[in-house]
Amino acid sequence: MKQSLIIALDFPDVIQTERFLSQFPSEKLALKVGMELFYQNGPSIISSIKERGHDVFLDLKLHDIPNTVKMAMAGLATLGADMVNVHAAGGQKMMEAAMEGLDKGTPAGKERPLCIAVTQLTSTSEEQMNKEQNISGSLTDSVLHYAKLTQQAGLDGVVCSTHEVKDIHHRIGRKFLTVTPGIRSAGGNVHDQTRIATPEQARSFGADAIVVGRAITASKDPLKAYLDMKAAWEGISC
Ligand SMILES: O=C(O)c1cc(=O)[nH]c(=O)n1[C@@H]1O[C@H](COP(=O)(O)O)[C@@H](O)[C@H]1O
Repeated sequence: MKQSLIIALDFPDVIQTERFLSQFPSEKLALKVGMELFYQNGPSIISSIKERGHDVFLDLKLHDIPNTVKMAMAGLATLGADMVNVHAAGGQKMMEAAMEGLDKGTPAGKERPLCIAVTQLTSTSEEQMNKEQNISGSLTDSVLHYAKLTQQAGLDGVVCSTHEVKDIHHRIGRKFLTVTPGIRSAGGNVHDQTRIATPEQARSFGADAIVVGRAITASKDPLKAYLDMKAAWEGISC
């Protein structure tokens, strides 16, 4: 999943997902299954995507007491996803419990899925964070605080916006993964996101992976939108 453009499969059902994927005949893809698709279709969606040879980021953003997260992760570890996530706001003990659950649940001979933590959602602005979460100071400081906590808990990296990537790599190291949603082409519809960036900016800031949903899935020509985004991300001029 490293250095990937991860497509967010935010669809309600398997039929729409299959229709979308049928437009990518020979590409091996990195795909994100989130709450919308998983909650309405169940765990079999993961194996059916894996059977097609794609990588899967299972994005359920676990956030609960440590024991519940541990047991849930032990179950998720059996599904074959390549990466899963939690909310860093659940705390260091919760994140350690997530790792314990993943280690416990990963079948013998298989690799443990990567585990990353959401810092501040890319839809959150600094003003909103200050007012609604009652966290004072800058949004970057909050993201860095959560990133440090995530590292201390032994996770593989974080979900953040591209704007915090340089600081995270500087403070924590280049090997700590930064997975960045909120990606839009220049002038594209921002929707509900706040901390957005283009794929070119994500590359220049050193993001390890980008997550792209509606800029591809809601496009009239998803394959073209994907290829254009991928070229911009990889720094290839079309
Ligand atoms: O964990 C995530 O993937 C995530 C974290 C975050 O801070 N912001 C964020 O947008 N996401 C996910 O990334 C995707 C972004 O979708 P678009 O805004 O359509 O590109 C959605 O599936 C979100 O659930």
